[in-house]
Amino acid sequence: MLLTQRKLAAQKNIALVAHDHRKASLVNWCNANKNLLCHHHLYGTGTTGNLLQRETGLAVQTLLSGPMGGDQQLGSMIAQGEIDSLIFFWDPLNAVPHDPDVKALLRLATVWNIPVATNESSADLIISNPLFNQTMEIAVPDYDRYLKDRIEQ
Ligand SMILES: O=C(CO)COP(=O)(O)O
Repeated sequence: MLLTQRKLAAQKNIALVAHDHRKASLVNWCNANKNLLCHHHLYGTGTTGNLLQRETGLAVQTLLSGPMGGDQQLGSMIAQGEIDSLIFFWDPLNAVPHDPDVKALLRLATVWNIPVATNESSADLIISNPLFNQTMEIAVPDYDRYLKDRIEQ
């Protein structure tokens, strides 16, 4: 796959998601990092986003609840370059009914090469990196080229 560069603005679009048993951890992490997170645009799946607003006071644009399509909405936003980083405290110890959607979200985050954290320590590394508050470039699939190659076969 040929790659191109995508510029992430200093003020980033950050998706915040947690499964039920991990929600308290994400709330704690967001409270601990409120002073940094408040400079960015925050998005969350329905329950997570509403909880975060209530428990941290941060402004979070909420999507549908995960099992009702929220993971898919975020995946779509990632594919369209509308999300710059995904903080997703998923639950490795309990099954969820929408596991295919969870996989799809993580897959698209990987395809489009956005920084992803799935636990506190990786989220700490992301948020403590100076690039979190600066413009940065990431390599992403060159979609125009991909499509051109496919239709010219
Ligand atoms: O299920 C989720 C992620 O897979 C999160 O959804 P909620 O934030 O609505 O709980």
